[in-house]
Amino acid sequence: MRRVLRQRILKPRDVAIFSGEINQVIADLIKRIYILRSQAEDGETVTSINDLFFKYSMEGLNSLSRAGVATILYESRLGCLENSVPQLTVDYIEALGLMFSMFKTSMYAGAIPRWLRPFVPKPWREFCRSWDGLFKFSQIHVDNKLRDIQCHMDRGETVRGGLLSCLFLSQELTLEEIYANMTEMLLAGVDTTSFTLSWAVYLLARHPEVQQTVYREIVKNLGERHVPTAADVPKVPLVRALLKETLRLFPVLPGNGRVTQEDLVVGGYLIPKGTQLALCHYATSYEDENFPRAKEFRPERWLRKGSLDRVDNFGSIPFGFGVRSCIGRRIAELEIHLVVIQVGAWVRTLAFRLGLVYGALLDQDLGGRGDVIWKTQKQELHVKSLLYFKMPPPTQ
Ligand code: HEM
Repeated sequence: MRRVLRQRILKPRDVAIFSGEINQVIADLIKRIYILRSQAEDGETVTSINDLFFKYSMEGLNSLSRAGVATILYESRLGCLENSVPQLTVDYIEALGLMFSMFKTSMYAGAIPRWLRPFVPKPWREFCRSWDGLFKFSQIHVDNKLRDIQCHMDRGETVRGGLLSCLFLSQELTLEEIYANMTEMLLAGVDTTSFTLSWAVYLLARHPEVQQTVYREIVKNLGERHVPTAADVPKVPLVRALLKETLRLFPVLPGNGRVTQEDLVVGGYLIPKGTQLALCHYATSYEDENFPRAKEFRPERWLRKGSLDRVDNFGSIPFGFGVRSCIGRRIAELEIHLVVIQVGAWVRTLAFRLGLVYGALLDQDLGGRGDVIWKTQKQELHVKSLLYFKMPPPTQ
């Protein structure tokens, strides 16, 4: 899968072509925010921001997997951000929800020896049920698209498509492998992106001075109502820095693992071949040695001063590193950069002020370490759902 998709999505310039599709989803997201605000009791508070971003990421990613195939028969978006979400999409979101809600129980399923399963059947049963549901849905979705593609090919038409067409046309993967990879891509790409976006918004809300600086940079360099493309992203380095700093403070995946392929000596320690190594992102991200004043939110630490002064820092590698690093990194970055710029640019002077509903809950320190994050996940979700967008009325 990596080999097939390598040329399509591994570099920023490869994913630049998706800007148009992503911007359409952002336009829907902004519309949705206004609708939700108008329905709110106080006329301005939008709760469940993370849910909104989840739908944004899902819609965005889905449009990518079919980008370019839009010219083919019956192409339609998932409708995640519509007032009335289509049933098929509701089913899909539910299937994903089921998988995530069962994740904690089912993640132990693999550790239970086969002979023990009849005595402790629940984890394995639930594990299979959630994955079967997702695969089934993915299969229906993929089959529909592949039928469309096949129709075009049968008519001798050239098929130019997104990732799904690319996987199909390469003929390097079996159909089963395509189902599996599309399911994995959606699973790996939706909540990772939406949680990161939620944290970025949360951090901006807690640091209005940073918010203003980001806003000013967007307006100065791109204008107020500019719909950006990937080419505009380098013109707003603070937006890029914001994402890096957000992922440093709140890496979605708390850890990464590798098994050594040969004997290694690291820092004077011999690590034999075959050892399972775990890297804890929180430990390295919060190390003052790697990041001075590491606990502070300071996006400007990522700004480059001249081409020689690179600030790549291996203390924070939220997308992993090397041949098995995140394949969706450039897509996620583009989705996040474009939405941050758009929300900032679209809503004029005071508008990019994301407010916080202050309450006892917010006074508590959220903690930055992985274990705290896992333990307090429910509470954090609650905190995030209290974030709200403070925006002026839309201008015609
Ligand atoms: C902010 C968003 C995201 C973060 C922080 C993230 C993070 C990661 C990390 C840490 C890994 C493991 C890398 C390693 O072991 O070195 C990974 C793998 C992966 N990610 Fe992402 N990811 C994000 C978004 C996405 C998106 C949007 C997609 C799909 C379009 C995606 C698809 C994948 C896949 C397929 C793998 C497995 C790659 C392999 O094993 O070869 N991710 N991601």
